[in-house]
Amino acid sequence: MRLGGRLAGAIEVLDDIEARRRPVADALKDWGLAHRFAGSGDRAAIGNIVYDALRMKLSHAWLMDDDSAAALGWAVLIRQWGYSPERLASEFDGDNFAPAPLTDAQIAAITSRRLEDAPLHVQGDIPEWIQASFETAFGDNWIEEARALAGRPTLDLRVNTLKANRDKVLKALDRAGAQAARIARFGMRVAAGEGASRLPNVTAELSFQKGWFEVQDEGSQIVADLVDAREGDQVLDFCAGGGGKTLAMAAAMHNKGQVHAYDADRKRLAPIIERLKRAGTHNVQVHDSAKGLAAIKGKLDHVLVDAPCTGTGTWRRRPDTKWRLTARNLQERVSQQQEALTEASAYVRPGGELLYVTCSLLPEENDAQASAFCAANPEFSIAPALETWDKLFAKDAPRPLSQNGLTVTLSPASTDTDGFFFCRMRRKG
Ligand SMILES: C[S@@+](CC[C@H](N)C(=O)[O-])C[C@H]1O[C@@H](n2cnc3c(N)ncnc32)[C@H](O)[C@@H]1O
Repeated sequence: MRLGGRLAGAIEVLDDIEARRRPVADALKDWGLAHRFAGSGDRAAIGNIVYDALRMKLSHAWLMDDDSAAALGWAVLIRQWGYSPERLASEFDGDNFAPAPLTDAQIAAITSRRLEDAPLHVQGDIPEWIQASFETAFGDNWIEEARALAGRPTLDLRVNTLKANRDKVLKALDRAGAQAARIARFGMRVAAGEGASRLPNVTAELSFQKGWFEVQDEGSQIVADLVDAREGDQVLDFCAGGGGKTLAMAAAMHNKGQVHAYDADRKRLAPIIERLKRAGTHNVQVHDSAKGLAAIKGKLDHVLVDAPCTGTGTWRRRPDTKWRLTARNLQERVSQQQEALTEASAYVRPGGELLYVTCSLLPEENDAQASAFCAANPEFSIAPALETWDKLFAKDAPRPLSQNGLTVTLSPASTDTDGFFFCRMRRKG
């Protein structure tokens, strides 16, 4: 397919997402099934246009003075992929599969409108109702933080130190272009790429099958590291999901001590068994029922609550969720977080720690949630997480945002990772 056909395909997918309010991955998959002649390069290019369009949906629509799927698709090629309207017109000339040309009104808009004149939430490409939360979280810097969430994400990997070291894996992944990460001690990164370029399929590599590394955002690796679990410790990962942080903590503990992995949702927990096997992890007990945790109540050194959240910190990877999020979703998540924190806190031993993590950047889910928990449970108090950061990570590495050195917030703009919040709450001895 030529670029014209790819743009037309992306416009169809964007129309489908809008009309049927469906997840982007489902819409792309269906398009691929209905257009079997499209090769993997075509599908990747169409996916890139669709994701880029969704990341910057509001600013594209504003600059085109048109929020149709076609206008968004054209805006991606002009604003993000570096084509001029003239070059696209000559490239699409005689291409029967290209979409209808830009209208005079669209050309006039894209060449004359300036983003500085747009409303602030449009400049930041976030829903208007979230603006106040971003202002609270980031002060004057909120537009820069919001814009960084509209960029393309990198592909991040974590070396499984139970089976390999970073040099060995970097060598094995030479052709994927992986480099050592800037912050995470065992992290590696493949750059995001531009235009139609594809990220390598690293899970097809033999070194992945052998369990030498995991795919995990650098931010997720960092918060698992900040738990600071040591050899011999007793740990509970209370919202373990597919086990991303369980695996990282088990490796940091050199397979010694015990990590109990629990999740209220059995389906989410299921992939952990295969992942633990591949990683060669021997110090994890998986629990699919809270009953199995009765014997460890009040006994654990570290209890991690990687809480269900709005996922605002992962908008680069899942930009469709940015536009689907509602104030009601946020309220529901806040209640679930309170519940999970209260339930999980019962497993912390006197003198032990409750670690609260979200992949959100909204203060309602982060600092406000941690403060409210400590106010209602005075046997817990917030301990400085920035001290652990300084102990673990290089001095010249990017630094996170922090409220008085106590809690830590990672974000694409500050740490060049997904957005994460980390808070350490210590129980009185
Ligand atoms: C952010 S995800 C966890 C991701 C996982 N830790 C990882 O690193 O891959 C949040 C998880 O919390 C679980 N969850 C929500 N409420 C819970 C509760 N009250 N008790 C235990 N798990 C809960 C959800 O099923 C979901 O899998």
